Amino acid sequence: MNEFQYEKDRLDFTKAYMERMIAAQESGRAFLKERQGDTLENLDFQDSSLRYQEMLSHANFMKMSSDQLDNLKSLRRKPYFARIDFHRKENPEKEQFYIGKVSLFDRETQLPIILDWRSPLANVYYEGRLGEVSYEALGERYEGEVSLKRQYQIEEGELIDYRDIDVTANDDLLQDSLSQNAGGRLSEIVSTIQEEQNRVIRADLRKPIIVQGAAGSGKTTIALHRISYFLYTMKEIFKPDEMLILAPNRLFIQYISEVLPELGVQRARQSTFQDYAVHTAGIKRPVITQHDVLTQAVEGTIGRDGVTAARLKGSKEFQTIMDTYIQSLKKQYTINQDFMLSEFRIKNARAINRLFFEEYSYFPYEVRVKKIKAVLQSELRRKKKQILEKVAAKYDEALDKALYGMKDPDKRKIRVSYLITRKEERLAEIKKAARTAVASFMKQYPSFPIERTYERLFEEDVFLGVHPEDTEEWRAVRRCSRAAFAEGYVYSEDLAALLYLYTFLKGIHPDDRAKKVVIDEAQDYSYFEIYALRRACQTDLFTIVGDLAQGIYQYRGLDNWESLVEDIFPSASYLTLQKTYRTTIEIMDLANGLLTYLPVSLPRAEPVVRHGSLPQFLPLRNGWEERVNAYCLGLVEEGLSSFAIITKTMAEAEDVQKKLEVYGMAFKLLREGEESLSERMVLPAYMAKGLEFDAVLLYNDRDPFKELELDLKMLYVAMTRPLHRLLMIGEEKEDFLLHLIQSDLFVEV
Ligand SMILES: Nc1ncnc2c1ncn2[C@@H]1O[C@H](COP(=O)(O)OP(=O)(O)OP(=O)(O)O)[C@@H](O)[C@H]1O
Repeated sequence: MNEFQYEKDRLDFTKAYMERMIAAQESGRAFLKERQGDTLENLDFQDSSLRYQEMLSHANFMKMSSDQLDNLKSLRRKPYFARIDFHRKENPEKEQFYIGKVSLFDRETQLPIILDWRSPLANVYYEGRLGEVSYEALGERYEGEVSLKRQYQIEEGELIDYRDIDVTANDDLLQDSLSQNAGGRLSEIVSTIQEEQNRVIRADLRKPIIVQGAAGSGKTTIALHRISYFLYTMKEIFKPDEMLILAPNRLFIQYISEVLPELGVQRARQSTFQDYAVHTAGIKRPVITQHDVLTQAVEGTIGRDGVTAARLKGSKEFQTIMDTYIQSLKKQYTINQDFMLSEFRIKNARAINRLFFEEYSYFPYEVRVKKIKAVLQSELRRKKKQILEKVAAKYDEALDKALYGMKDPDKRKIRVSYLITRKEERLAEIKKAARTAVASFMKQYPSFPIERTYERLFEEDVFLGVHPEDTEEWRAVRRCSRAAFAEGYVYSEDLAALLYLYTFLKGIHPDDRAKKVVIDEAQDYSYFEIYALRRACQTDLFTIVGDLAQGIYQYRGLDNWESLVEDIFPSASYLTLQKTYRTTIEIMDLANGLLTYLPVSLPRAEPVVRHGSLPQFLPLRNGWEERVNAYCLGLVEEGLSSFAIITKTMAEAEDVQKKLEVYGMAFKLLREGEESLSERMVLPAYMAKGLEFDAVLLYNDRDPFKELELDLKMLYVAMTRPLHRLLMIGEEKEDFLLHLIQSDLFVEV
């Protein structure tokens, strides 16, 4: 039998097996549904818990089978994408393994019909060349030889072609996948994961990792695949909703949302840092976003104080100031009075302080206070009885003395009646005092509402109390912060400190404490934001991906990764992704031209071999709208569908959107907070971060990009968004800094 027929038969067998499984599952589900109906009908309100449990376990079973069923159904059109032939050392024969998105086992033999891409053995496919290999599974090392690696082109369940490969790089499958259109959403890439990417996905899961990757190197994609791999490998320990993905904005969350179910991680939580901090720390005041500050920085309308405040509030120095401030708050929890019930001591102040400062030192302050309250309540309960008995005994003794010791009957009567009344009064007094003793004692403890407490730090006396060296910079921070607080706002740069304060004072609710955190576009985070997140979540399991060349919040973001490794994640692995997959060689060469002018020295991104047309420059002259229209129509004819007009500022975006609308071209203007993507958008560069489009039209008509760090980075971000085409529309070529770039890397049209 020829090889193609063999593979075709294998695919037919797999499909037939899957259909049988699906049918079995479906009839199983129908049967279960019926049974559950039965159970529900027969379930009366006071029925035995056994029945109830039976119903619950049916529901669980149904849920599992529905997940399995969905997986199976989604595999129908492409059950697997690759095969390896592996000869394990101790086995007499070599085996064939077909690798797909999820595994499928033969029910009788338990042998894999399809091997999950995340399984240890599948790593052999991504990692090595043909020949001797080894892999680890469940702590054991296996050795053997890979004699074949085969990729399949399967469309709608039909085998079109297959190809044997050695290294996974530059393979046809990758080329095919890259030449496809964006469609405006991120997609899964399990069949074409490259070696350097695979290393990131499978890097030690028990350690944090920091990845510096060029624009389009797959950082976002790879970070999500790593979560999928993490959940697969650690499914016994971690649940999807314990994962937290932090994205730069809500639009971006929308952009990645479609790929999550494909990777089986749809239940991972997704948020922006701002939303997470506001929700977790219960911040009520409106937030002046980092976009607002950036817009002011881009438009040059921000005062110097604003930039200084944004920078310093993200610094390690500010974290130290917050630490000292928090320590000073802690001191206010020292108690000077003993806990008394009437004149009886229940617990002395020293013992209570020891609980707070020593035994409960691992807990947030307010949690410690609650725990102390519980201790006092229980001690009071215990001792109250003894005290009442003691008081009663004292009066009883006095009564005895009066009854048997006093001779004068009148005096005795007065004395006895006095003692009886007094005894009752005293007991009643003590009982009454016991009811409020704990509550009134606890009033000694201070209460620190988060926002107000933070605000107090910026009052001169308080600030100088924790940071005596007063400089003009810190005075600027205080001025700027007080001005915002006076108007009822906080800056997004305050959120790290607020979250930090909340962590120490109140403690993060377990539901908000993610066990694994993925930070995308991490270069835009400040040192303190990442530090505060690490403290809030109390985990080291961070996957941090970013590109310093795209750090457009450079006045407050990170300008190196070393500080994170040194101070926050000492056990982190640092990895880089150099190859870029998104765009063509021609576009990447142009964008790379800008990197030379950046103050950070970063390696140039290496585009994988995919050519396209040269980036074009269109002068902004009469009739440009018509030419843009013709350009877009041309792209549509070529089959491209997602276009973005990227500007420097929001004002410019609004303007060009109107101009084109008048001309009859509909582009949707993307505003801050916008959540829905569309095929044709106008947006400023800072909002385009992380996104990609088939074609990008860079537009500039008022404020040219200058040879400044911020402008260079924004331009770099904008130029690296397209998959296929880049057109720059402006008054002069210089407006896009093209005079800095080799002239044969673009054409004027
Ligand atoms: N191995 C791969 N196979 C196929 N496509 C890939 C591969 N790696 C990355 N891509 C594609 O390259 C594009 C860029 O990926 P992604 O957006 O994850 O990169 P990024 O590094 O986060 O980019 P940026 O920093 O510019 O936002 C996506 O379209 C992604 O599907």
